[in-house]
Amino acid sequence: MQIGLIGAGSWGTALATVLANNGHEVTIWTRRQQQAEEITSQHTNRRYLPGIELPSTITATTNLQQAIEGKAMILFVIPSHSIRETARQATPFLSERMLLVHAVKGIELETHKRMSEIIKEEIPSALHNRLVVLSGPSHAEEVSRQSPTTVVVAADQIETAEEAQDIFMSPYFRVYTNPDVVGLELGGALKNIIALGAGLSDGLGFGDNAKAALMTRGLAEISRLGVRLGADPLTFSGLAGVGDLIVTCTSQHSRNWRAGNLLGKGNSLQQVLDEMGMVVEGVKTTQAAYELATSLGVEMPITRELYNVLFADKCPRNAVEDLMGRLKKHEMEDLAQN
Ligand SMILES: NC(=O)C1=CN([C@@H]2O[C@H](COP(=O)(O)OP(=O)(O)OC[C@H]3O[C@@H](n4cnc5c(N)ncnc54)[C@H](O)[C@@H]3O)[C@@H](O)[C@H]2O)C=CC1
Ligand SMILES: O=C(CO)COP(=O)(O)O
Repeated sequence: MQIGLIGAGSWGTALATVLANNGHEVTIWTRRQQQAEEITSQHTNRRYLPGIELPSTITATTNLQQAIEGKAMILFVIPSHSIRETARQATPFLSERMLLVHAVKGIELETHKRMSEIIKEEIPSALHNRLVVLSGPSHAEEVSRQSPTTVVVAADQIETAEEAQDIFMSPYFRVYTNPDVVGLELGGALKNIIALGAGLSDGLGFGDNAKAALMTRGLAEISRLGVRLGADPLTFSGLAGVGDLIVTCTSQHSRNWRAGNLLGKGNSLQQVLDEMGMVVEGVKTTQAAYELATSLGVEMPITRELYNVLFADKCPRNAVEDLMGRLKKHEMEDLAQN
């Protein structure tokens, strides 16, 4: 199968290796000519996946039309803030036969919309039921080394998700289907907030107890907002919920954890973002989720405190004190509200 892949960052390139190893021909679109030449001729993408040799069936182009036209599947893997603009630019080259997949984890800051909502606003309506979301615990660095990984795909019609399952599934890349598009997208986006918090906690020198608390109570508030927005609560017990939360809060590969860690060690947000050089989705998602939760009256105390640390200059230790000092609660009553 011929596949067009929009985005030559770490996750796009890692997914390209999965698809190429499954026998597909992948054309990656990138904005940078030098990177396109490196991928096509040297079979590397050193800035984003150092030390990985790419299959020779992966090529790259800066021509969006060339990356899309005539392909059976188009895969979007770019930062969430650029999905609307990129989907709009891609639209003239899409055709009704194509399968569209996105693997982007974020919420649009200006509208608080999920990625599939945005893509649907930009593409022709005939393609709406061809759109699939791919999410789950999957760091690019490990996938590109063929380390066993499990992900989930969801679509409005389960048959569409099953098409994507067949294309991606491999001996080291196991793909589940799930009908819950809303839950998959929110699980993937909101866990990045908690991973920033986990990194911050580690950076402040707190221990595993604090991180376990953040992850568990983080999952409670992810579910609370998710269910309020129409997700199935069970999805958050799955790979795209607790699975992705675990890997992002504990892995050395997580950019969100690393960014939080640098913040906890006293760096400013701008210093951290300059140092990362890759997208840290959790920063914008913290703002979007905070605004969304506030407008809907959904309680998200960890998200609120992170918002205050990131955007209102609150000292992280005061944020922790305020989290710990909240009113007493019954755990079961609290969880039953979700
Ligand atoms: N890296 C990972 O392990 C995983 C990442 N993701 C998600 O995949 C998405 C992409 O992340 P990564 O590939 O890791 O990011 P990255 O920072 O490694 O690469 C982003 C790529 O998008 C390009 N880009 C940036 N702004 C753009 C714009 N305005 N228009 C077009 N292209 C633009 C960059 O040049 C770069 O090629 C994010 O939503 C992330 O949360 C999901 C699962 C795993
Ligand atoms: O979503 C991811 C792993 O599943 C990647 O997380 P980071 O963006 O924090 O690296």
